Amino acid sequence: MSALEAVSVTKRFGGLVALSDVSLDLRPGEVHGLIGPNGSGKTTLLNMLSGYYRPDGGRTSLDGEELDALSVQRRARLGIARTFQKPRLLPALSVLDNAMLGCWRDTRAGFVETAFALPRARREEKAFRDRAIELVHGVGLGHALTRSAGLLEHAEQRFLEIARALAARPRFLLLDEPAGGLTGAEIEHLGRIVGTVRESGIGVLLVEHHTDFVFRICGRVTTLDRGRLIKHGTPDEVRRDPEVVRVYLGA
Ligand SMILES: Nc1ncnc2c1ncn2[C@@H]1O[C@H](COP(=O)(O)OP(=O)(O)OP(=O)(O)O)[C@@H](O)[C@H]1O
Repeated sequence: MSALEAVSVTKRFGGLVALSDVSLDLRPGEVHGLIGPNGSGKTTLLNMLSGYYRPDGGRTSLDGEELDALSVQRRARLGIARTFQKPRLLPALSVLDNAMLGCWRDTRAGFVETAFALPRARREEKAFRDRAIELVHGVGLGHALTRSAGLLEHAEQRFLEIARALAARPRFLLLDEPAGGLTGAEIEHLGRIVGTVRESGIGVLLVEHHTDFVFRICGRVTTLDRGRLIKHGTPDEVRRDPEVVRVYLGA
């Protein structure tokens, strides 16, 4: 089956078990929420799927093929893109140039072709620029194409990170708390972007504390607590689960 999967993964940091026997599959064209209290292992799982950490037990796979030996860059080439809890942009570069950085996976021209601006390098550059412009407009930043990324508002930086991730033409997009620090209106905008991404067939993993947002836009939700999977199901099933209410939604 076509999916990005973590199968019974365990991750330890010294004596701390950050993840214990956790499984999750992300399918094309779905938005899959990953929720749970602080420190429950959500980012660790995202880091494992994107290749920043290797599992101590279990495995990660793409379309059934094991990924564990592959670097972050190799996984990116296979179509796994991500954003970070704190946006990681190059502040001195323009919005457009930041978005174009996401296109590196499609670079074919060698450094000599690029240095001498030979035809293939010029054609590539134009195609990447066009793609990046379209994506920057798509996330609502068309007015800021030439602005330095460092001058953007917080929410705009988050949207630009999504545009850059999409510039890599991913099959799966892993978002780490994209609604963090956003206003209600900005979260609505984020929801529209995520909806459009899903409709294009990309599978989206949404690590998020804004549970209303998660339950509204996700088809399935997985809940972690202290490194263990406590509930997986539809938003309604998860929202009503007594254990999820007790450890997370409670108060
Ligand atoms: N590189 C690391 N080294 C040591 N401990 C780590 C490391 N990364 C995560 N941890 C620990 O693993 C546990 C899970 O952390 P993780 O960041 O995955 O949780 P989270 O659910 O994403 O939390 P939050 O909602 O606060 O972002 C925490 O106890 C954290 O301190």
